[in-house]
Amino acid sequence: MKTVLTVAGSDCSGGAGIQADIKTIAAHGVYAMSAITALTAQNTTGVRAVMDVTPEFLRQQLDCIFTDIRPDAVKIGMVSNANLICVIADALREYDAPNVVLDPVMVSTSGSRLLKEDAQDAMAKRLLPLADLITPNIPEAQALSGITVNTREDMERAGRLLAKRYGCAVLVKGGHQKEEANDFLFKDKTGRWFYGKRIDSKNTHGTGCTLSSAIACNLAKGRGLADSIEMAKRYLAGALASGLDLGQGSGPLDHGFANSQTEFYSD
Ligand SMILES: Nc1ncnc2c1ncn2[C@@H]1O[C@H](COP(=O)(O)OP(=O)(O)OP(=O)(O)O)[C@@H](O)[C@H]1O
Ligand SMILES: Cc1ncc(COP(=O)(O)O)c(N)n1
Repeated sequence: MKTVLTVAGSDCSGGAGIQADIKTIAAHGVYAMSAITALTAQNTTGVRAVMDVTPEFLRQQLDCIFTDIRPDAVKIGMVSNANLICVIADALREYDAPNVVLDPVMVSTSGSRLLKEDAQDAMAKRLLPLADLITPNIPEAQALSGITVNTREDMERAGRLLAKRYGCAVLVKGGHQKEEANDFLFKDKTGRWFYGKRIDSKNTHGTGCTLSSAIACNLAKGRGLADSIEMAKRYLAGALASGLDLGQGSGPLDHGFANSQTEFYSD
């Protein structure tokens, strides 16, 4: 069985972060492991509190994982402070982690900052250069590149600039566009668009977490990057289109929409 590690924050309401990642990884038939960077008290309406783990405790989690069950891919999500970022960077290097997919989570859908302002620099300097793929949304691409991103051409320019600056592949996600859900990949000096039909739903909590975890699963299975993104976008569209409607705000996706072996359980 292939294995994927998610290094991210816990979302107690289950829609984003570690919980979304583990549901996604399990739905892909891959063994999920987690190193938790922070506990958040949040739900579909917003984030109430964040409690970071200590750097020492994060390091212990990473050591336990890498010295025992080696991950075939690593997904990194919310990491809110510079000390934790440095711990992850050191461990990725020391253990020569494969297939690192980094979602540079900065602000939640509900508008709360999940990355401290002074930690953005540490993320850019220490973590981004270690990633194989980074998956910024439009505001994150703008913050990291310094380019104002409105149009498709802006997404292409930001992707190209970030790929050159950090030496990794870059997927600029277009979920924040009004009419489309198209994402732009720039890798090895070549750009490519992944087109997605926009699904009309307010329940988009955790789309970024889900997409990056699904990509990590596909890479862990040995698929190429473009294939991995294509399949992950299809999985995300299915989880969004299934129409789950929970909570009073921006609700979660149905990560198990494709589970078909119902002989093991019943409603
Ligand atoms: N309404 C939608 N219909 C179809 N695809 C969508 C929709 N919203 C987002 N996506 C897709 O979901 C993925 C995540 O994109 P998005 O830009 O929303 O990331 P994000 O802002 O990091 O997510 P999050 O809401 O978890 O922070 C992308 O592939 C995007 O194209
Ligand atoms: C622990 C954690 N990680 C990531 C997100 C971003 O997801 P979203 O933008 O959908 O709120 C979140 N809200 N919480």
